[in-house]
Amino acid sequence: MARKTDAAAHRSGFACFVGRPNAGKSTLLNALVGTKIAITSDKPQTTRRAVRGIVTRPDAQLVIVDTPGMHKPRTLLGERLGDLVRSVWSDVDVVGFCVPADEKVGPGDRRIAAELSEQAPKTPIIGIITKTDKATPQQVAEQLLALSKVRDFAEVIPVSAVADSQVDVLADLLIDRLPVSPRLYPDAELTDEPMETRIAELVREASLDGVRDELPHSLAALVTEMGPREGRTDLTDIYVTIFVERDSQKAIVLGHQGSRLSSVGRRARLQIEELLGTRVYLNLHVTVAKDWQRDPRQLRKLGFDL
Ligand SMILES: Nc1nc2c(ncn2[C@@H]2O[C@H](COP(=O)(O)OP(=O)(O)OP(=O)(O)O)[C@@H](O)[C@H]2O)c(=O)[nH]1
Repeated sequence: MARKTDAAAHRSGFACFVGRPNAGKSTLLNALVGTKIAITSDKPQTTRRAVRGIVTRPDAQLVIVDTPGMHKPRTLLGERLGDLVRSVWSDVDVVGFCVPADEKVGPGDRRIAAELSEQAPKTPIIGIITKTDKATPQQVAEQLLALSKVRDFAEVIPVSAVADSQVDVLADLLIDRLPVSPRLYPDAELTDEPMETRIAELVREASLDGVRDELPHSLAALVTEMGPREGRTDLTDIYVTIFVERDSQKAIVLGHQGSRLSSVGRRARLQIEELLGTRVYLNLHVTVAKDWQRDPRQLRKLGFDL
């Protein structure tokens, strides 16, 4: 109640979204921030980093930490991501618990809820039904009921990031839970992710499109070199290495005579040009790093020293 009486105060703080892989967390973050920060895809476990999006309004600054989807760890990477997610939970002011409107609430959701209660017993949790554009109002109502049986929530809200429905209301609910505080970041900042990381993520996103089975999890991308072309301010040269775990995967990523890689490069380049505001020469190189997901040295090299 204190937050209502103190309406004039500026609030700043941290929020994160939890939920099964593919629940729509990254898309929701992008909708809230209003720009593309976390990459999204229809493959589960796309998110591997705690990317932050920053919503700055006259009355508040909401910093959203995007966490990987929770799943049973099968590799060293999986285990480290699990640890990362849990350390984020105890650090934020409010958690959004996401469940898609078009998938049954199940044991996976209950497991996350139980872990949340254990790791962050005092953090307020907002229940979020995502992707409401994919369900009927009746289904959404049933889903709200099913979700409220999973645990106690501070609030429960249905949203659609794609249809831009209730995203602003969700922002208000999250901001209501932040402490009174001045801004934590300068106004214009939308994320504190380094540019190289965002560029590598755009390349990884483009190369995920259309690949199947275990390949999405075997793909990683790293910017090895980046800078303005000599004597030019309107052209940036960027070299990115795409890592796969096996020769057979390299062949898939390259495609017939490199055709698939060229089209990945074209799509990624357009997005990178938009991000940097310059023209871009993008050089993609595919290399095999055997079983990198299980190798601590390789994980460190790829930036997963969590
Ligand atoms: N129709 C519809 N689709 C959505 C909505 N939000 C997300 N999606 C789709 O659901 C899929 C998964 O979305 P993500 O945002 O990547 O999900 P995530 O929870 O971040 O997934 P992980 O990174 O695997 O944890 C993508 O294909 C999105 O386009 C929505 O509001 N409506």
